[in-house]
Amino acid sequence: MSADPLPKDGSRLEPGPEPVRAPGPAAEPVLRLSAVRKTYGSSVVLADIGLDVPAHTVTALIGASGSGKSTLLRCVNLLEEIDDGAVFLDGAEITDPRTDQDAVRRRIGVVFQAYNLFPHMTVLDNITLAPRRVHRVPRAVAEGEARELLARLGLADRAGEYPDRLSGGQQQRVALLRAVATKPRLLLLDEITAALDPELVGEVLAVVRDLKEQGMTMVIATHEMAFAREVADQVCFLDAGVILERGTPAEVFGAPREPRTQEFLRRITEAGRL
Ligand SMILES: Nc1ncnc2c1ncn2[C@@H]1O[C@H](COP(=O)(O)OP(=O)(O)OP(=O)(O)O)[C@@H](O)[C@H]1O
Repeated sequence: MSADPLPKDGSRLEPGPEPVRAPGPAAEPVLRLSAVRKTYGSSVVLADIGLDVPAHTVTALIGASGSGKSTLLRCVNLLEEIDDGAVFLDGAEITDPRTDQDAVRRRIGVVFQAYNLFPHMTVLDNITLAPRRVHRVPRAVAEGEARELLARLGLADRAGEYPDRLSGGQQQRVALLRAVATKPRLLLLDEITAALDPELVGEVLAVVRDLKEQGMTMVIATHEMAFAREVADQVCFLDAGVILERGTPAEVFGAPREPRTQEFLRRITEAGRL
């Protein structure tokens, strides 16, 4: 199998030589949120969110339950309509009403807490459905790529199984493969280990680690603080719909500035989760 089945620019094209970059402004982020505001009725769930996610980096969203992490991801994937502000993917505003939302969603992979595999389809069919139907990849090519991905996770022998024959950890790993099979530009992971027995969490996080090594750009909402600390390039602490603090893991976990971040991390540490 190839060493790197996921092209780092998210395209299906053979990678060309690295472009020579003139010194100058930093490269455009894959994802940019600008002054995003989201309300449900009278309650403000996201307020003035600004965020840049550079290519090939991992951004972890941390914060208490209800702080707005999932809502932020849903706004990026256009599952929620924002009230104000803008979201940009590769510099193009995707919250513009004229945007082809299906085209945007084809470029963004999402995995939720519940694996949501199609129960009536085999593992192989779950993974190849979107590449074949949405991206028009020939069946033989899609299946070849899916088998490579499965082999990489030690799941080659499960290709013909139905989801209910797999453990929760295996189902979630298949869900991750299904999301990356379309070679998305951006991958959003929403509490992907929350429904798993503790002994199955590690195998799923190992896949995320592997995707990071391959250069996948990811935004992860997580309560797995130790994992966020290890894998993230940028950590954002959300508090009541505001990014109260952001920085490298060393900054946010090692020397949090804001009292509310300190308090949150103290509780997490006391609970033995950091
Ligand atoms: N469809 C909805 N209608 C009304 N309120 C909602 C809706 N979805 C979320 N909320 C509210 O928005 C706030 C943020 O919720 P969200 O799920 O984004 O938080 P979270 O940080 O992801 O929480 P958790 O860690 O528990 O998943 C909460 O107060 C929640 O009750």
